[in-house]
Amino acid sequence: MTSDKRAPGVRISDLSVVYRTPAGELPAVRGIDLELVPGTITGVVGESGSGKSTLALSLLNAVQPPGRISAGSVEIDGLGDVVALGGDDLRRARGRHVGYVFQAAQSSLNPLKTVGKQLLDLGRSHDVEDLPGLVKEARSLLDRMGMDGARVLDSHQHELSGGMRQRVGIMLALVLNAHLVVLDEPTTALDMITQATILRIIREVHEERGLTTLVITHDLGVVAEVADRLAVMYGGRVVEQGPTREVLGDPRHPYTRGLLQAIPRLVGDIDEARALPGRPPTLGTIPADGCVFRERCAVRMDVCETGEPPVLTQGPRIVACHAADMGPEAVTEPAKERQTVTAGVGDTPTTGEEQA
Ligand SMILES: Nc1ncnc2c1ncn2[C@@H]1O[C@H](COP(=O)(O)OP(=O)(O)OP(=O)(O)O)[C@@H](O)[C@H]1O
Repeated sequence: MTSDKRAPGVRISDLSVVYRTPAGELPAVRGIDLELVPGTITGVVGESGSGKSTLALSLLNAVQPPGRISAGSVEIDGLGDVVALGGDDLRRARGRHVGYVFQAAQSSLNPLKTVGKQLLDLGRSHDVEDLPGLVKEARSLLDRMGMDGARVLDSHQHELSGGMRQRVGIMLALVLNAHLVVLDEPTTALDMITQATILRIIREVHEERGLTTLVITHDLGVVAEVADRLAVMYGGRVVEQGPTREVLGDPRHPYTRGLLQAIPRLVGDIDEARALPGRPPTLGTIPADGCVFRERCAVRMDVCETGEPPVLTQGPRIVACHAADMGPEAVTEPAKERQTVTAGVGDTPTTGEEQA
């Protein structure tokens, strides 16, 4: 973590984003509260379709039709609520204040122009007066990331490997000197060694430049490697968040537990790896009421069908789960097993199953 004062804080409050579909407007992201602490790297992790990219786009008020931010605010220090920004203010904010590496960094470069030409386009669109200075900065960032900067600037996309394109994407996000940087799947499709190199670079540049960084990924290994704090998304909701080490070391939401148990290299023994049963919901199948995770939950109770999970603040951690409200065993053992174990214990909280 850095104490650099330029790193902005970000407060996402009660954010909801809907997409228009034949079945009406459906929420892809709902009621999200998340704070990006200045100078930290926050990881957002979740399966495909959980709403990660939609959340990331909201940070730039860049959700495109048929989507729209339907509620909430995104307060960025020095910028205000970006949800309320429009036109030129918004254009200036993107790039200058918020650097963004798109999920498809592999293909977001223009195949017809050299990287250097695209860099100049970026500079002009942000009214950069010192274009030679911008090129110098880009070159030194690329050199910094272990490449021959001058040569990369002279190259077209097809002349660069996947790992090099990812680094070019990171350079483009940093070169305008933004202090809030959003990286959407920065290491997808890279081999393990290149992935490790890129994560190390992200961490180093983050610290050197004093950034606030958001990393979006489906890979818990990536957040374990790079993030100070972690938010776990499922079905458009943040179900658990807190310091990465604490969340991964002692997961309190059944979904986080399931994700961890599905990864052999994090739990150690390959025999113990158990894939989460079922599939994540799509926009049309996310339950409108109750817990969005209940269909796949090992500790599901009756109350999860209809009751909005309580959002519990436990020290630096936040978890949204009915079972987590009932103590640690409730998240690890199915309600029926708990019933037999806890039968006769007077002060045991009543579960939904027991009421039934
Ligand atoms: N343009 C769109 N029109 C309709 N639905 C969309 C659109 N973009 C995203 N969605 C839906 O919104 C939900 C969230 O998508 P989003 O891309 O934010 O998830 P994600 O977690 O980033 O997944 P992935 O890692 O696969 O990109 C998904 O159900 C997706 O199908």
